[in-house]
Amino acid sequence: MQIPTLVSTHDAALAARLDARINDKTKPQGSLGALERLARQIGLIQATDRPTLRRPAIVVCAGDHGVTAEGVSAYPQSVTWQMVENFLAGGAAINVFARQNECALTIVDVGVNHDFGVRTGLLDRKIAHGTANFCHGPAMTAVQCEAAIQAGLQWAASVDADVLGFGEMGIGNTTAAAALMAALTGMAVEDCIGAGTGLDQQGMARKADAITRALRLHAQGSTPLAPLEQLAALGGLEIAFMVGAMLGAAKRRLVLLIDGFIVTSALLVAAALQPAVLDYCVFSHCSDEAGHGRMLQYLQARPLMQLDLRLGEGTGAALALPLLRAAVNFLEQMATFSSASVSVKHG
Ligand SMILES: Cc1cc2ncn([C@H]3O[C@H](COP(=O)(O)O)[C@@H](O)[C@H]3O)c2cc1C
Ligand SMILES: O=C(O)c1cccnc1
Repeated sequence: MQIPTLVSTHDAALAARLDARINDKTKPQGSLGALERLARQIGLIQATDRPTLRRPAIVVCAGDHGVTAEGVSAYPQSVTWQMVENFLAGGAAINVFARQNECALTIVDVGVNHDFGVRTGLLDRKIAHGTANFCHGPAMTAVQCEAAIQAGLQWAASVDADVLGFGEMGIGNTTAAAALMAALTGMAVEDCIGAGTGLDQQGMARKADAITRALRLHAQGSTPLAPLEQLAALGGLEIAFMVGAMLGAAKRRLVLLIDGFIVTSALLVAAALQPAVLDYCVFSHCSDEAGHGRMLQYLQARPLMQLDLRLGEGTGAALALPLLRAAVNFLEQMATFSSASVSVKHG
């Protein structure tokens, strides 16, 4: 499969120009903190010292998971398609926050276990009616996994956006995400799992056990599987689509706005394939899902917010948009020390 080669956004001369512009604004140096880092990063991504954000978009990728048969979610699998209907009707949390932030929203069916027919507002990229139970065999065939990545790559090649937020919907996908995390980072299963939609202690034990069995089933001796093999064995169709869309969007130098635990697990795969993808990522928040903090640490990522969210759908990404806008706006609109006749620092 053709995975795009990504280049780092690093450019010492441009970084120096951005820093000079940021430091010339009428504020003590560094006082806008994370917003200054954000302005600099968005400038480097867009390869300009005058970055803009005019066309925000969020994609919500939906798919079902065979591993739900192991009793790893507090909700039934049917909630996946029912929530897709809710997205189409405009009633989910992501609809509210996307509307509030004037952000375009695309809902993609990559593998929901339901037939929607042709529906306005739903992008049909269905590869299968959900993944297989990874406790018994690979979640996806190599062909399915590749098709989902390809669909993401292709979609991202033409999306009309300058910042692209990622969201997902798929009952059971915190289990797939935790399994991917354990496989790709080598961390203990207990450090990767969380309560998802609200598992009790027994449910958490079932989740840990299902992942432990799957890791054993899919391990090939002492040689670790390649990232794409891990993705096919343990991931999800919506996760594979996000991997493709992240790589495709970074290739076009869009800002990638990362949401919670499941979206970050897709990024783990994308970064294992093309580490430079991380230069393009803004991490909207640290989710309340237990493993997310460790996942972010592994990626050396600094999330913008900690709101105790544990929803997904791209809600954290939507909520972070005002901060991204504030970053480009202060850089564009604030006066400089000379233009506003404000005295500079002593010495
Ligand atoms: C009503 C409802 C709306 C949601 N929106 C996102 N999720 C979130 O919960 C699911 C993952 O949790 P688990 O692995 O425990 O099943 C995903 O669909 C995720 O997007 C939802 C879950 C529910 C129940
Ligand atoms: O962090 C997330 O994205 C998340 C956490 C729990 C359930 N669904 C999503």
